[in-house]
Amino acid sequence: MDQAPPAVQAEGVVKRFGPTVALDGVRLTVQPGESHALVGRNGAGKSTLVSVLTGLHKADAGTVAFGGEPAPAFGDTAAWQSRIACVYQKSMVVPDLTVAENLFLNRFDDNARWISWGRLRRRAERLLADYGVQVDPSTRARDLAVEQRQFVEIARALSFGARLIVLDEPTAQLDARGIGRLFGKLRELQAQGVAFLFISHHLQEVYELCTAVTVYRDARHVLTAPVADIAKAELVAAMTGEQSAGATAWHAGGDGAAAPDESAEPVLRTEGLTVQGQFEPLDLEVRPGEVLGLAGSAASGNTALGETLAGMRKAGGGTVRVHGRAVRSGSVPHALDAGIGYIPEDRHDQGLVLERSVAENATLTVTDQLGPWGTVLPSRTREFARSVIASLDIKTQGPEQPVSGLSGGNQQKVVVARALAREPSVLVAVRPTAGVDIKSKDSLLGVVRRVADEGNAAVIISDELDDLRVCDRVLALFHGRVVATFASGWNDGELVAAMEGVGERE
Ligand SMILES: Nc1ncnc2c1ncn2[C@@H]1O[C@H](COP(=O)(O)OP(=O)(O)OP(=O)(O)O)[C@@H](O)[C@H]1O
Repeated sequence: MDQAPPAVQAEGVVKRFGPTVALDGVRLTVQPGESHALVGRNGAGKSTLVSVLTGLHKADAGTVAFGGEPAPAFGDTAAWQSRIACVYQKSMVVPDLTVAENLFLNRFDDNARWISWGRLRRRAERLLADYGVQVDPSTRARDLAVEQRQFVEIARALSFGARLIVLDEPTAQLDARGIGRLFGKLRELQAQGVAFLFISHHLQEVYELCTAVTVYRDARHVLTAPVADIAKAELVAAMTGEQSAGATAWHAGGDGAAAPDESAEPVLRTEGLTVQGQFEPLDLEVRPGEVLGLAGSAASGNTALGETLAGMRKAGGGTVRVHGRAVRSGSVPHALDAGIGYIPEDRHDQGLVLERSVAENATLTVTDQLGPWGTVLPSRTREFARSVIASLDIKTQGPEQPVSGLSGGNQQKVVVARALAREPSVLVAVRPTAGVDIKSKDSLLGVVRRVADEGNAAVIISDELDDLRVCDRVLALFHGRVVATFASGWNDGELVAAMEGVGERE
C-alpha cells in the first residue's frame, strides 16, 4: 500500500503552564486533503495544541511529525512556516499594505537591491491565480472583505509550502454569504490535497465542512471519528462528559418565568436615537422582564447601536433614558451610573486588562463598592470573584490568576462577570457567546435571561440564532434600519432572510 503519510501526526503531547496541565498526552492525526475538526469545551486545550503544532510553544513531551518527517527544531520559524500555518480570528495582515506587499512581506526579493513593484505585483497575481483567489493585488488589505483577507492569508501560507492550515473560528466575523464563499474555497483547496484543522464552537459548521472530528476534554484526547458516524448529541456528550440535556425553552413564559408586563413603564427607552452613517433615528422600549434582540450583521448598525447605549459612541441625535432618567450621550461612566451594563464583542480591545487577575478584571466596574471610603478590600474582591467563577463556570486556577492565562472562552466569561458586577438595570450584550463552548453558551444566555427575569431589561445584539432564541422580541436591522419585528416563536428562515435584507415586513 502506497499511502501518503499524514499531513500531521502528534502523539503523547504534554504541555504544562505552571501548575496547569493544558495538554495531557494528547494525539491528533490529520490526513492529506482532510478537513479535520478539533472541538472541546473552553479550556480543553485546543489553542495550546495549535501553539505546539505551529512551533509557538515547545511541548514538554511527545512527538509531532509533518508528512512523515519529524517537526523542525524549536525556533526555526522558516521551517515551521513551510509545514503549517494558522489563520487566526485576529488578522495577521498589515492593513495599510497592499495585498501584494502582504503576500511577500519579509521576503521582497531574493537578491535584488531594490524592490520592483511591477514584479511584485505580477508575482502576487500569479500566486493568487494558482489558488483561484480573485483579489486585486493592489488593493489595500484594509479594504478587503473578511473572507478575502482569509484567502490572502491562506495563499501566503501555501506559498511557503505549507500543506496544512489551521483555521481558528474562521467564521466568527463572516455573514452567511462570506461563510459560503470561505467553505467553497476550502473545498477547492482540499481537492488539491491541502489539509485543514478546523477549530470551532459551531457544531453545525463542523458537520457541513469536516470529514473527521477529534474531541479533547480537560486536556485529554477523548475520541476521533468520521463526522458521518457521530451524532451531534454524542459529540456534545463527548465534549462535556455528560449526556446532553434537550434544547432549552428560552423566552419568557417558556420556562415558567412571567411574560414581560406590557403595561409597565419601560426600563430602557430611546427616542430618535441615531448615529450618522450607522443607524437611522430609532425609538425603542424595553420593559421590565424583557429581553430584546437586535438582529443583524455588524454592518446593519446594531453593534454601533449597542456601543451608543453603552456610552462608547456619541449619538448624532435623540435620547436614551433608563427608568425615565436621561443618560448623557458618549460617556461610559454616565452609562454605568445610569445602570447600563455592557458586554462588548471584542474582549481584547474593550474588555479586559490581560495582565491583571480574574478578580480584578471581574470587579473593574465595582471597585467603589468593595470597601469603605473608596478603598478596595482584597478579601471582598476575591469573594466576589469566587462567586462569579462558580456561577459562570470559569475555568481558572483561582481569582488571582492573570486573565492572560485563561483560554479565549473563559476570558469572555470574565467580561460577562464584569458587566453583571454592578447589577445593571439594563444589560446590553453584543454577540455574548462568541468563542464560548456549547454548554457555557446555555448558561451564559441563562444569565442574561435571569437579569431580565429579576425585573430588568436586556438587549442582545447578534446575528446568531442561538443568542436570539432567548429574546422575547426581535427587531431585524438592515443597513441601519429596522426592517422587521418578530415575536418569540419566530421562524428561523424568516429571521435570517430579514437580516440579509431579503423581503421587508413590519
Ligand atoms: N499562557 C498560559 N499561561 C497559563 N495557562 C495557560 C496559558 N495558555 C493556556 N493556559 C491554560 O491551558 C488550558 C488550555 O487552554 P486553551 O487555550 O488551550 O483552551 P481552548 O480549548 O483553546 O479553549 P477556548 O475554547 O476557550 O479557546 C486552560 O486551562 C488555560 O487556562
